[in-house]
Amino acid sequence: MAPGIAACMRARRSYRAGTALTAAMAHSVRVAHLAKERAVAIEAVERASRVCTAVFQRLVTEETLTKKDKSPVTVADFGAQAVVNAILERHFPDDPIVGEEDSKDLRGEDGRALRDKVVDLVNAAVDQTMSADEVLGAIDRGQYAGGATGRHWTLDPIDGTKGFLRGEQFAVCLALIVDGKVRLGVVGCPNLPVDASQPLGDRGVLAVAVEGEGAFQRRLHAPSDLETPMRVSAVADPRDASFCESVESGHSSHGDSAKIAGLLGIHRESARMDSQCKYVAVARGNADIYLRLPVDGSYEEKIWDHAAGNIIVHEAGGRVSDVSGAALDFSAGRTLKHNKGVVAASGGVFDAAIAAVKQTLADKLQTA
Ligand SMILES: Nc1ncnc2c1ncn2[C@@H]1O[C@H](COP(=O)(O)O)[C@@H](O)[C@H]1OP(=O)(O)O
Ligand SMILES: [Mg+2]
Ligand SMILES: [Mg+2]
Ligand SMILES: [Mg+2]
Repeated sequence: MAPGIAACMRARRSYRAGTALTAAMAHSVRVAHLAKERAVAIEAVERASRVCTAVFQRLVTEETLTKKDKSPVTVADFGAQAVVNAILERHFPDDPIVGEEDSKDLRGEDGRALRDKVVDLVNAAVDQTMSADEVLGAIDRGQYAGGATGRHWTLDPIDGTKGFLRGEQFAVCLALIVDGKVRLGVVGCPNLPVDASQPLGDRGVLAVAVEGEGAFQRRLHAPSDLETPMRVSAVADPRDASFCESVESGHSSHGDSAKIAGLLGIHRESARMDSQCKYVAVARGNADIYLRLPVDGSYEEKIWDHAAGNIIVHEAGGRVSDVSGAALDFSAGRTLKHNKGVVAASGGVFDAAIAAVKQTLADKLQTA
């Protein structure tokens, strides 16, 4: 086992031991649920985050190619997916993975230049040497179809590619789904301020949650395994709430969110940022409501864009649903095909937010 993983597991046991000893009725220390999965996921997200940061530091335009859907994808997306999948394969060889990327653009003569860069990048980040075929194979372990039974991981190697390319917010997101429910989520946010009240201070946050155990944040690449609990805000009056939403109005309608703010009496400006860092912002109380309001009615949200953030907000005491108030259904394959949009909020304002979202979308339908 890698030293980082052993240290994470030790820290986990001592955290739980401390909790148990302060509980008057505790007779024994419960073995932490999914302890190995948690430690491996943290290690994988940290290594992938290092890959992303290294690429950003020497980002050159030819390392960006345009996918058919016009979203920018970089050598870092492929490298980070290969690194996470290789680490998962080493520790959990039987677990399938639903990953965003595939190796098509890296194959053949056309893909050679990019492939060489990705292979070098991956070999600098993992302990064993991997051939080009092994790197492509690791990326393509992410082709699993997902579904309602058994366990699988879901990975967004870089969520918020546009934020990454701008040097702003992006996240490496990994979650474990068992029998259609998210049980563990890790979100690495290399550019997120450690303390939101100090936006120019130290950056690099890793948020982690296991079902039933609460949500925690720790420093990304921290020398120690110190974790602090995350809690959503206690705001009870929606007029005092604040939104966070996508930078891209094509991912979430800014016009609709302005109407919802009007209904709720919100006057604070929305915080706009890319990626699942928005879920982390809600989980640690920096924002109260994350809105993702459908723009294109046919778009199906992807499970890797929401699984880790969903459990982190739940475990921090918040609530998450689609725009109709229904729970996100992670059992339907690679997409959230039974849901439209997302609302994540602290418990005190969630119901008011859903009511305002429903009213705004109903009004829009009537005037259409
Ligand atoms: N029409 C759309 N509606 C909502 N999300 C979208 C849409 N198109 C792409 N996305 C996804 O939104 C995510 C980024 O969202 P955010 O705005 O919160 O940073 C990306 O993963 C992106 O997917 P993809 O990676 O396939 O481009
Ligand atoms: Mg993408
Ligand atoms: Mg994404
Ligand atoms: Mg991505």
